Amino acid sequence: MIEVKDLKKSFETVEVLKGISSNFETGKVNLIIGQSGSGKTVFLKSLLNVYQPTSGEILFDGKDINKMSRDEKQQLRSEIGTVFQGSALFDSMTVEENITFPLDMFTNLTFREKKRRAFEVIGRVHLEKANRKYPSEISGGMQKRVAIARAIVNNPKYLFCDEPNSGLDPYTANIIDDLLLEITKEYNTTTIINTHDMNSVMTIGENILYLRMGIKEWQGNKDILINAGNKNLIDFVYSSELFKELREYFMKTNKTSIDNIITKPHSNE
Ligand SMILES: Nc1ncnc2c1ncn2[C@@H]1O[C@H](COP(=O)(O)OP(=O)(O)OP(=O)(O)O)[C@@H](O)[C@H]1O
Repeated sequence: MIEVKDLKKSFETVEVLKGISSNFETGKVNLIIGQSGSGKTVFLKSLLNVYQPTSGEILFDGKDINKMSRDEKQQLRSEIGTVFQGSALFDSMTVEENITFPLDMFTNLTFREKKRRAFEVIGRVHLEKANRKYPSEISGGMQKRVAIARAIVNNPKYLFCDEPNSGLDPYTANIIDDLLLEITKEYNTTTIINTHDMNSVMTIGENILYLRMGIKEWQGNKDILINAGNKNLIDFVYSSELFKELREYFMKTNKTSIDNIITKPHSNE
Protein backbone atom coordinates (compact mmCIF):
# COMPACT_ATOMS: atom_id res chain seq x y z
CA MET A 1 0.00 0.00 0.00
CA ILE A 2 1.19 3.49 -0.79
CA GLU A 3 -0.10 6.45 1.20
CA VAL A 4 0.40 10.01 0.06
CA LYS A 5 -0.19 12.78 2.58
CA ASP A 6 -0.55 16.43 1.63
CA LEU A 7 2.06 16.16 -1.14
CA LYS A 8 3.27 19.47 -2.51
CA LYS A 9 5.82 20.02 -5.24
CA SER A 10 6.99 23.35 -6.59
CA PHE A 11 9.54 24.22 -9.21
CA GLU A 12 10.96 27.59 -8.18
CA THR A 13 7.89 29.75 -7.70
CA VAL A 14 5.46 27.50 -9.56
CA GLU A 15 3.46 25.13 -7.37
CA VAL A 16 2.61 22.06 -9.48
CA LEU A 17 1.23 19.70 -6.81
CA LYS A 18 -0.89 21.61 -4.32
CA GLY A 19 -1.37 19.22 -1.42
CA ILE A 20 -2.47 15.79 -2.65
CA SER A 21 -3.53 13.08 -0.22
CA SER A 22 -4.47 9.64 -1.40
CA ASN A 23 -4.17 5.91 -0.66
CA PHE A 24 -3.26 3.27 -3.22
CA GLU A 25 -4.13 -0.21 -2.06
CA THR A 26 -2.17 -3.39 -2.52
CA GLY A 27 -3.52 -5.68 -5.24
CA LYS A 28 -5.37 -2.88 -7.00
CA VAL A 29 -4.98 -1.06 -10.28
CA ASN A 30 -4.79 2.65 -9.47
CA LEU A 31 -5.09 5.07 -12.37
CA ILE A 32 -3.97 8.69 -12.39
CA ILE A 33 -5.88 10.76 -14.91
CA GLY A 34 -6.14 14.43 -15.78
CA GLN A 35 -5.58 16.91 -18.57
CA SER A 36 -2.12 17.62 -19.92
CA GLY A 37 -0.24 19.72 -17.41
CA SER A 38 -2.39 18.68 -14.43
CA GLY A 39 0.64 17.20 -12.68
CA LYS A 40 0.37 13.44 -13.33
CA THR A 41 4.01 12.95 -14.31
CA VAL A 42 5.31 15.15 -11.49
CA PHE A 43 3.13 13.12 -9.11
CA LEU A 44 4.45 9.78 -10.42
CA LYS A 45 8.05 11.00 -10.37
CA SER A 46 7.60 12.23 -6.79
CA LEU A 47 6.41 8.75 -5.77
CA LEU A 48 9.42 7.26 -7.53
CA ASN A 49 11.70 9.65 -5.66
CA VAL A 50 12.92 11.23 -8.89
CA TYR A 51 11.63 14.51 -7.47
CA GLN A 52 12.02 15.52 -3.86
CA PRO A 53 8.64 16.84 -2.65
CA THR A 54 8.50 20.39 -1.34
CA SER A 55 6.46 19.01 1.57
CA GLY A 56 4.23 16.09 2.50
CA GLU A 57 4.76 12.37 3.03
CA ILE A 58 4.94 9.33 0.77
CA LEU A 59 4.66 6.06 2.67
CA PHE A 60 5.48 2.69 1.13
CA ASP A 61 3.86 0.13 3.43
CA GLY A 62 4.13 2.57 6.30
CA LYS A 63 7.67 3.85 5.63
CA ASP A 64 8.24 7.42 4.50
CA ILE A 65 10.46 7.33 1.41
CA ASN A 66 11.97 10.68 2.26
CA LYS A 67 13.10 9.44 5.67
CA MET A 68 14.62 6.19 4.41
CA SER A 69 18.34 5.50 4.66
CA ARG A 70 20.33 4.95 1.49
CA ASP A 71 20.15 1.17 2.02
CA GLU A 72 16.39 1.27 2.60
CA LYS A 73 15.95 3.29 -0.59
CA GLN A 74 18.06 0.80 -2.50
CA GLN A 75 15.92 -2.04 -1.11
CA LEU A 76 12.74 -0.18 -2.08
CA ARG A 77 14.09 0.38 -5.58
CA SER A 78 14.48 -3.37 -5.99
CA GLU A 79 10.82 -3.78 -5.01
CA ILE A 80 9.56 -1.38 -7.69
CA GLY A 81 8.86 -2.38 -11.28
CA THR A 82 8.45 0.36 -13.87
CA VAL A 83 7.02 0.44 -17.37
CA PHE A 84 7.99 3.67 -19.08
CA GLN A 85 6.41 5.39 -22.06
CA GLY A 86 7.81 3.93 -25.27
CA SER A 87 8.92 0.79 -23.36
CA ALA A 88 12.54 2.06 -22.94
CA LEU A 89 14.15 -1.23 -23.95
CA PHE A 90 17.85 -1.61 -24.67
CA ASP A 91 18.15 -1.89 -28.47
CA SER A 92 21.39 -3.85 -28.36
CA MET A 93 19.99 -6.54 -26.05
CA THR A 94 17.69 -9.42 -26.94
CA VAL A 95 14.26 -9.71 -25.37
CA GLU A 96 15.61 -12.18 -22.84
CA GLU A 97 18.62 -10.01 -21.99
CA ASN A 98 16.36 -6.98 -21.51
CA ILE A 99 14.19 -8.98 -19.14
CA THR A 100 17.13 -10.37 -17.17
CA PHE A 101 18.66 -6.91 -16.71
CA PRO A 102 16.98 -6.07 -13.32
CA LEU A 103 18.12 -9.44 -11.98
CA ASP A 104 21.71 -8.56 -12.91
CA MET A 105 21.27 -5.19 -11.20
CA PHE A 106 19.50 -6.17 -8.00
CA THR A 107 20.12 -9.84 -7.25
CA ASN A 108 22.90 -12.34 -6.72
CA LEU A 109 21.07 -15.09 -8.54
CA THR A 110 23.12 -17.57 -10.51
CA PHE A 111 23.07 -17.56 -14.31
CA ARG A 112 20.83 -20.62 -14.29
CA GLU A 113 18.39 -19.09 -11.76
CA LYS A 114 18.18 -15.88 -13.78
CA LYS A 115 17.45 -17.84 -16.93
CA ARG A 116 14.71 -19.79 -15.16
CA ARG A 117 13.09 -16.62 -13.80
CA ALA A 118 13.31 -14.88 -17.19
CA PHE A 119 11.76 -17.95 -18.81
CA GLU A 120 8.85 -17.82 -16.32
CA VAL A 121 7.96 -14.19 -17.03
CA ILE A 122 8.51 -14.54 -20.78
CA GLY A 123 5.89 -17.28 -20.62
CA ARG A 124 3.64 -15.08 -18.49
CA VAL A 125 3.52 -12.37 -21.17
CA HIS A 126 3.33 -14.96 -23.98
CA LEU A 127 6.60 -14.08 -25.70
CA GLU A 128 8.22 -17.52 -25.84
CA LYS A 129 8.88 -17.24 -29.55
CA ALA A 130 10.49 -13.80 -29.30
CA ASN A 131 13.08 -14.29 -26.56
CA ARG A 132 16.06 -14.23 -28.92
CA LYS A 133 14.81 -11.29 -30.97
CA TYR A 134 15.92 -7.68 -30.66
CA PRO A 135 13.42 -4.89 -29.84
CA SER A 136 13.59 -3.58 -33.43
CA GLU A 137 12.41 -6.99 -34.68
CA ILE A 138 9.14 -7.06 -32.70
CA SER A 139 5.94 -4.97 -32.73
CA GLY A 140 5.16 -2.08 -30.36
CA GLY A 141 2.66 -4.23 -28.47
CA MET A 142 5.25 -6.97 -28.01
CA GLN A 143 7.82 -4.40 -26.87
CA LYS A 144 5.34 -3.27 -24.25
CA ARG A 145 4.94 -6.87 -23.08
CA VAL A 146 8.74 -7.16 -22.82
CA ALA A 147 8.72 -3.98 -20.70
CA ILE A 148 6.04 -5.50 -18.46
CA ALA A 149 7.98 -8.78 -18.16
CA ARG A 150 11.10 -6.81 -17.23
CA ALA A 151 9.09 -4.85 -14.65
CA ILE A 152 7.81 -8.01 -12.94
CA VAL A 153 10.89 -10.24 -13.23
CA ASN A 154 12.03 -9.24 -9.76
CA ASN A 155 8.63 -9.95 -8.13
CA PRO A 156 7.95 -6.28 -7.38
CA LYS A 157 5.65 -5.12 -4.61
CA TYR A 158 4.91 -1.91 -6.51
CA LEU A 159 4.34 -1.49 -10.23
CA PHE A 160 4.46 1.94 -11.87
CA CYS A 161 3.44 2.49 -15.49
CA ASP A 162 3.62 5.75 -17.40
CA GLU A 163 1.17 5.80 -20.31
CA PRO A 164 1.46 2.05 -21.03
CA ASN A 165 -0.93 2.31 -23.97
CA SER A 166 0.64 5.25 -25.74
CA GLY A 167 1.32 4.51 -29.38
CA LEU A 168 -0.73 1.30 -29.36
CA ASP A 169 -3.87 0.58 -31.37
CA PRO A 170 -7.03 0.10 -29.25
CA TYR A 171 -7.01 -3.67 -29.70
CA THR A 172 -3.42 -4.04 -28.46
CA ALA A 173 -4.06 -1.47 -25.72
CA ASN A 174 -6.84 -3.75 -24.41
CA ILE A 175 -4.42 -6.67 -24.28
CA ILE A 176 -1.94 -4.59 -22.28
CA ASP A 177 -4.69 -3.40 -19.89
CA ASP A 178 -5.81 -6.97 -19.27
CA LEU A 179 -2.26 -8.07 -18.68
CA LEU A 180 -1.63 -5.30 -16.16
CA LEU A 181 -4.85 -6.12 -14.31
CA GLU A 182 -4.05 -9.86 -14.24
CA ILE A 183 -0.48 -9.27 -13.08
CA THR A 184 -1.65 -6.91 -10.34
CA LYS A 185 -3.84 -9.71 -8.97
CA GLU A 186 -1.30 -12.51 -9.44
CA TYR A 187 1.64 -10.61 -7.93
CA ASN A 188 -0.52 -8.63 -5.49
CA THR A 189 1.25 -5.44 -6.51
CA THR A 190 0.26 -1.89 -5.72
CA THR A 191 -0.06 -0.76 -9.32
CA ILE A 192 -0.13 2.91 -10.28
CA ILE A 193 -0.69 3.86 -13.90
CA ASN A 194 -0.63 7.30 -15.51
CA THR A 195 -3.01 7.22 -18.41
CA HIS A 196 -4.85 9.25 -21.03
CA ASP A 197 -6.74 6.19 -22.19
CA MET A 198 -10.42 6.48 -21.26
CA ASN A 199 -10.99 2.89 -22.29
CA SER A 200 -8.55 1.85 -19.54
CA VAL A 201 -10.38 4.09 -17.09
CA MET A 202 -13.65 2.31 -17.80
CA THR A 203 -12.28 -1.23 -17.87
CA ILE A 204 -9.47 -1.51 -15.29
CA GLY A 205 -10.03 1.59 -13.12
CA GLU A 206 -10.33 0.00 -9.69
CA ASN A 207 -9.22 3.24 -8.11
CA ILE A 208 -9.07 6.42 -10.17
CA LEU A 209 -7.41 9.62 -9.03
CA TYR A 210 -8.43 12.61 -11.11
CA LEU A 211 -5.95 15.48 -10.91
CA ARG A 212 -6.85 18.97 -12.01
CA MET A 213 -4.38 21.84 -11.85
CA GLY A 214 -2.33 20.06 -9.22
CA ILE A 215 -5.14 19.15 -6.86
CA LYS A 216 -7.09 15.95 -6.31
CA GLU A 217 -10.43 16.82 -7.82
CA TRP A 218 -12.02 13.35 -7.51
CA GLN A 219 -11.19 9.81 -6.48
CA GLY A 220 -13.27 6.67 -6.95
CA ASN A 221 -13.66 3.54 -9.06
CA LYS A 222 -14.96 2.94 -12.58
CA ASP A 223 -18.36 1.82 -11.30
CA ILE A 224 -19.13 5.03 -9.43
CA LEU A 225 -17.53 7.18 -12.13
CA ILE A 226 -20.65 7.00 -14.26
CA ASN A 227 -22.77 8.71 -11.61
CA ALA A 228 -20.09 11.07 -10.33
CA GLY A 229 -21.44 14.54 -9.78
CA ASN A 230 -18.16 16.29 -10.57
CA LYS A 231 -18.72 18.27 -13.76
CA ASN A 232 -15.01 18.74 -14.55
CA LEU A 233 -14.46 15.00 -14.25
CA ILE A 234 -17.45 14.11 -16.41
CA ASP A 235 -16.47 16.69 -19.06
CA PHE A 236 -12.95 15.24 -19.08
CA VAL A 237 -13.75 11.52 -19.12
CA TYR A 238 -16.69 11.75 -21.49
CA SER A 239 -15.25 14.43 -23.75
CA SER A 240 -15.61 12.45 -27.00
CA GLU A 241 -19.01 12.05 -28.68
CA LEU A 242 -18.65 8.28 -28.49
CA PHE A 243 -18.07 8.27 -24.74
CA LYS A 244 -20.89 10.80 -24.24
CA GLU A 245 -23.25 8.38 -25.98
CA LEU A 246 -21.87 5.50 -23.98
CA ARG A 247 -22.57 7.39 -20.77
CA GLU A 248 -26.15 8.07 -21.87
CA TYR A 249 -26.51 4.37 -22.67
CA PHE A 250 -25.16 3.48 -19.21
CA MET A 251 -27.58 5.87 -17.55
CA LYS A 252 -30.56 4.52 -19.52
CA THR A 253 -29.72 0.87 -18.90
CA ASN A 254 -28.47 1.25 -15.33
CA LYS A 255 -25.16 -0.29 -16.37
CA THR A 256 -22.07 0.96 -14.59
CA SER A 257 -19.21 -0.37 -16.70
CA ILE A 258 -18.35 -1.58 -20.15
CA ASP A 259 -17.13 -4.95 -18.87
CA ASN A 260 -20.21 -6.76 -20.09
CA ILE A 261 -20.74 -5.00 -23.37
CA ILE A 262 -17.38 -5.36 -25.08
CA THR A 263 -15.65 -8.49 -26.30
CA LYS A 264 -12.07 -8.55 -25.17
CA PRO A 265 -9.20 -10.02 -27.14
CA HIS A 266 -7.17 -12.75 -25.49
CA SER A 267 -3.97 -11.53 -23.86
CA ASN A 268 -1.64 -13.83 -25.80
CA GLU A 269 -2.69 -12.48 -29.19
N1 LIG B 1 11.19 19.72 -14.12
C1 LIG B 1 10.26 20.68 -14.19
N2 LIG B 1 10.57 21.97 -13.96
C2 LIG B 1 9.63 22.93 -14.01
N3 LIG B 1 8.32 22.72 -14.27
C3 LIG B 1 7.95 21.45 -14.50
C4 LIG B 1 8.88 20.37 -14.48
N4 LIG B 1 8.21 19.22 -14.72
C5 LIG B 1 6.93 19.57 -14.92
N5 LIG B 1 6.77 20.91 -14.78
C6 LIG B 1 5.50 21.64 -14.92
O1 LIG B 1 4.56 20.99 -14.11
C7 LIG B 1 3.26 21.02 -14.73
C8 LIG B 1 2.70 19.62 -14.75
O2 LIG B 1 3.47 18.82 -15.63
P1 LIG B 1 3.27 17.26 -15.78
O3 LIG B 1 4.30 16.81 -16.77
O4 LIG B 1 3.24 16.61 -14.47
O5 LIG B 1 1.83 17.20 -16.44
P2 LIG B 1 1.04 15.91 -16.95
O6 LIG B 1 -0.29 15.93 -16.29
O7 LIG B 1 1.87 14.69 -16.76
O8 LIG B 1 0.89 16.24 -18.49
P3 LIG B 1 0.87 15.25 -19.75
O9 LIG B 1 -0.43 14.51 -19.67
O10 LIG B 1 0.91 16.17 -20.93
O11 LIG B 1 2.06 14.34 -19.68
C9 LIG B 1 3.45 21.62 -16.12
O12 LIG B 1 3.05 22.95 -16.08
C10 LIG B 1 4.95 21.53 -16.35
O13 LIG B 1 5.42 22.58 -17.13
